[in-house]
Amino acid sequence: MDEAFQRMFLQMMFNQQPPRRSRQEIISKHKKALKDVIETRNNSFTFQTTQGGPAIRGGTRHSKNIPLKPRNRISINDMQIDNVHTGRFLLCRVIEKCYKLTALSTIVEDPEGDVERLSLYNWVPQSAGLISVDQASRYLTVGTILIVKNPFYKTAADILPMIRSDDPSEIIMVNHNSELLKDIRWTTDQIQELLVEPEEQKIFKSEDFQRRGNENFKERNYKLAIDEYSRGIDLEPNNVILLTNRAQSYLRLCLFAKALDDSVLALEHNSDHQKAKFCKGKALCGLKRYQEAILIFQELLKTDDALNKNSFEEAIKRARMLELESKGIYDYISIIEEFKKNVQVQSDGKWICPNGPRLDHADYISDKIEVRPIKNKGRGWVAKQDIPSHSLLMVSKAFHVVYENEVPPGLSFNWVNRSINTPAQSELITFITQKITADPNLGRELYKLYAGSNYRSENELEDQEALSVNVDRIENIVKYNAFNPDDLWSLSKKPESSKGAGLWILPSYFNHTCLDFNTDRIFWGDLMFVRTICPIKKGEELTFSYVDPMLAGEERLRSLKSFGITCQCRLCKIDRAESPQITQKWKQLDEKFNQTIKPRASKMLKGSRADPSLIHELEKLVSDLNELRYNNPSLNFHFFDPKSVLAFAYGKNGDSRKSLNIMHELYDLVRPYNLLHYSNKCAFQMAHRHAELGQTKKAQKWYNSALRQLVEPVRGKYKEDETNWKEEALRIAKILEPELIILI
Ligand SMILES: C[S@@+](CC[C@H](N)C(=O)[O-])C[C@H]1O[C@@H](n2cnc3c(N)ncnc32)[C@H](O)[C@@H]1O
Repeated sequence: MDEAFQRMFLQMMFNQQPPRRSRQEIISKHKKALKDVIETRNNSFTFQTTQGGPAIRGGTRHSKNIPLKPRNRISINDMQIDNVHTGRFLLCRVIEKCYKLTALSTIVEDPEGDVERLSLYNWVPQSAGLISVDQASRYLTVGTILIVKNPFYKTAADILPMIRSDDPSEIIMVNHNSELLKDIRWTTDQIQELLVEPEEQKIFKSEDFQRRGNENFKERNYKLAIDEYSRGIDLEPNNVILLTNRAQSYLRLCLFAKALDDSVLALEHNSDHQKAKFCKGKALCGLKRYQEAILIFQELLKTDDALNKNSFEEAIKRARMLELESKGIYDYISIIEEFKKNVQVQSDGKWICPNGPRLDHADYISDKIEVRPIKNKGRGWVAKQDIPSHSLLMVSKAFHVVYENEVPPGLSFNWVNRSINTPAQSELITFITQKITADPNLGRELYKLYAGSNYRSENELEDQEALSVNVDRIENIVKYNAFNPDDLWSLSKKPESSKGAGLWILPSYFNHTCLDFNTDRIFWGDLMFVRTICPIKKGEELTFSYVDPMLAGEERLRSLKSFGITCQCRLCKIDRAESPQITQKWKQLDEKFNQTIKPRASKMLKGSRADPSLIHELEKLVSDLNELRYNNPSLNFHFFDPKSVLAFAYGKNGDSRKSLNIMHELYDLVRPYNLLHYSNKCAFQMAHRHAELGQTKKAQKWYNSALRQLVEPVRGKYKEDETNWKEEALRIAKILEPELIILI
């Protein structure tokens, strides 16, 4: 540490460059790091920094089509510290085993015999966990020859130099018999202590790559499997098995266009290959070409393959269902049931279903809306015509989603944005980077999303930009567009609010407002359903709230700031103008409720009666809270939690009437703002209290209203004359909120 500190001091004071280290020094430090990693694998907290230094700013860095000509090659010795060598490439080979902390780190040498450490970010997702040195070394085996495009030679956190790459598409693995290496002589080949292990040099046959690909496929490591099959395909481009296996791996990663390319190629070489045909059908389904897919599955059904008959029939059924869904026709009950089953987690935190709550259903977009420019907000969704309340606007499947239980704890710091990414966000960035690397065409839609003020929001990007992997842009897109997949509006919220992160492309064009929003979003696993919640006029902008409107003013404003939003809604204007004394008081009362009253209240919920002193404290708190919104009583809905606890406490002690009054008051506060999540809870409580008071008709009225408010945001509005609505609503409600339904 002292040594690192000294170096940092010298560098800061005298702008001294980190010293070039000898080959031996670099290798022995790496070996020590390997040893440390092996010994400390039980330390699971990670802290990573991303996008250090000037590497990423501006678009100039992305000269992807660097001609691999000798004049563009740069040697390690010629690299300048803290410089991105744009338009150049480093030819090097891996000479040491890899380890992975946040990046994949190894040592490379160039033909001149100079060595340096190489850190590859976004190669291995954190969910791969604390992988061993042997596992890490499978990504880059010793002896692998690499091209690193636009190498960034930088001072690392330990103030020593390293070559860093954030973008997997800038690394090319070169086959040993490549033309490119024809005139290259490796200086160290003449030296006795050759570092390349013979075992690694041996593997050049396509069968070896097939075997290694299959092993990775079995372990669900599809990215590695694809890399291995690709190296085999480089050697044997017509190998149908390799092509089909790679197609299958692409399917697992939802890279449907790539899967289609491979299966079509495989079928060109062997037009009867069943597995290739099946992959082609699945890929077509993923690309929403359902009729073509159905024809393929029907053709397969005609063959006498009794073993796979069921799979073919199932595939036809599924393709038909997806086709209906793409027209906006969904079987909500079966989707919710599927979700409920898949979302279960085992004691070790892993999903019961290997895919977790990621559901295989089709996207839908209403033709009544379009993206238009919106004053002071960039772009946003607008109604092209009048739209009734509770209409389905879109169903969007996540581009990618990472759930909280899938990543180890940790943080990552973005030096350019000066912001902290949560573990799920960092993981999302890595996965998206990998997806775009594997299929650059996916960038066309993704890169149109808002990426902060450094990037222009364009509806069409030049191919050069659209098809490149720009990790900084991806990171910014995640910053401004990521959703928490189980945020406030998920009716099936887990008990503790979770911190996942996901990207949904089309819903990312909805702008925010804290109050008076006119749409609502609901997540079923990785599917987001967006509906109108009131009648919409032609030309009206469609919005939802990015944050929980119930959050206290200061916290809400801070959260919106992270999106770069100064919200102009009524609530924000009032909160921004609030005096520091009121803000302080609010904070104190909030703390009091959360720290001293809430724990006692949750005990009360389990017990038979509420402690009178608790009721007294709650009454005092509620009266103090009401004071805070003295000038704007209609915005008192913020204090929903303490008020509903008080209502519940009255109810526990048999004071149904007092309880009912508070619930009515709360209902009247939340209903005008379409805070459905809260209003349906009030309505159920009111039904319950009226029933206690023997007011059967009123109880029934509130019960029906609560049912509708719970279920209609999910499945759409029931028609006036729909007589059996209640039967279906109850079925859905029992899956959604079993505790509430039992009450009545
Ligand atoms: C998820 S994007 C929404 C779509 C974005 N307007 C676009 O053009 O792509 C989020 C960004 O939109 C802008 N935005 C959203 N709601 C806004 C609001 N109420 N006021 C101002 N800007 C807003 C902010 O720049 C924010 O970072």
